[in-house]
Amino acid sequence: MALVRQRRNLNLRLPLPESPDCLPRCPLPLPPTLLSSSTTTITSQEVDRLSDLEKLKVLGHGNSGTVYQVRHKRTSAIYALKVVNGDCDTTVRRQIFREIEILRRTDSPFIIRCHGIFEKPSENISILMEYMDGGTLDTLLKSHGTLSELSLSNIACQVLDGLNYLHSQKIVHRDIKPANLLVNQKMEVKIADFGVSKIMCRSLEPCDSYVGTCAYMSPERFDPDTYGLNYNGYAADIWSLGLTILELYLGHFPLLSPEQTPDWATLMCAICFGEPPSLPESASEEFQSFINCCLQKDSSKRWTVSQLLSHPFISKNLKSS
Ligand SMILES: Nc1ncnc2c1ncn2[C@@H]1O[C@H](COP(=O)(O)OP(=O)(O)OP(=O)(O)O)[C@@H](O)[C@H]1O
Repeated sequence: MALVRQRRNLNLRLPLPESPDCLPRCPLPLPPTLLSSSTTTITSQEVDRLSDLEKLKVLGHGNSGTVYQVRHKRTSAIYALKVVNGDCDTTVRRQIFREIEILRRTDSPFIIRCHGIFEKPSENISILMEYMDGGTLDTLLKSHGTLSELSLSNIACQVLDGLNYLHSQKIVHRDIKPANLLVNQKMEVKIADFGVSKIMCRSLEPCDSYVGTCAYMSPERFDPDTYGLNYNGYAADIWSLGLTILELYLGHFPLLSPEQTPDWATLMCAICFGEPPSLPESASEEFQSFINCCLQKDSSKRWTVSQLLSHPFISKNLKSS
């Protein structure tokens, strides 16, 4: 059990490459305020100053900063506020600018909503987001245990809707995993954490850098020659979704047995040389097929978002709701 817990806490995120050779082929323009000397950006009508917010508690810590639950003093509305230290290193800075750029572009009920960005030169950067009172799917798994097929069909459908939106905007998330999917009491699921995402400039542009959490990376990200015919990055999000849903059903990271150490080399071997993980026979045929369609090692055989949205595991649930 301790091993399982340790595995769930895997921090196998690979840093963004530092070398200029590895920089995105289409570097994101910095958000205007981060280039200019202006002090504060407001995207919300409601909250126009950081001092209007009262910190209630810490919701969590990430690589880039701390997330607080905050209350708007005048309206009592509750938000989540991510605060990133202004002195952060170049990698973190690049991740946070990327996250801000994508949050500004996105507008979907399946993507975490940004209500404002506050920054001053050489001071902390704060991102005001909608508050998700259920935390992440990772914490939900730890507190409530594994999820039923029906719940997973519902979750998979919402994540697919979110990915459908992102992919239509030419955004590849590149770090789909339980810890990056936020949930609320209504069981609404929203995709968060765009620090390693990429905006594709051309539809078939390769997306080949080692960023994200390697445990959830698809085979073609390690070995594009074998598994990535026409590799364009979008299919990698589907692999990560398949692993995520499987983990939420099994209650542990699916690719390793409890005896294996979850280091980079072991994971890479399991992903590239092992059989793709599958469900036990007790799972329904539709569910088995859905996981199988997501976890095709050859990225050209893996189903796309729109195909998966019509898969019986998803559409059956949609009809009954
Ligand atoms: N909008 C939100 N609503 C509720 N809780 C949130 C929200 N955003 C983040 N959190 C909580 O704060 C934690 C830290 O989030 P954060 O995005 O900083 O870190 P992370 O997901 O580990 O990403 P990274 O390390 O890449 O920055 C999350 O794991 C989650 O528990």
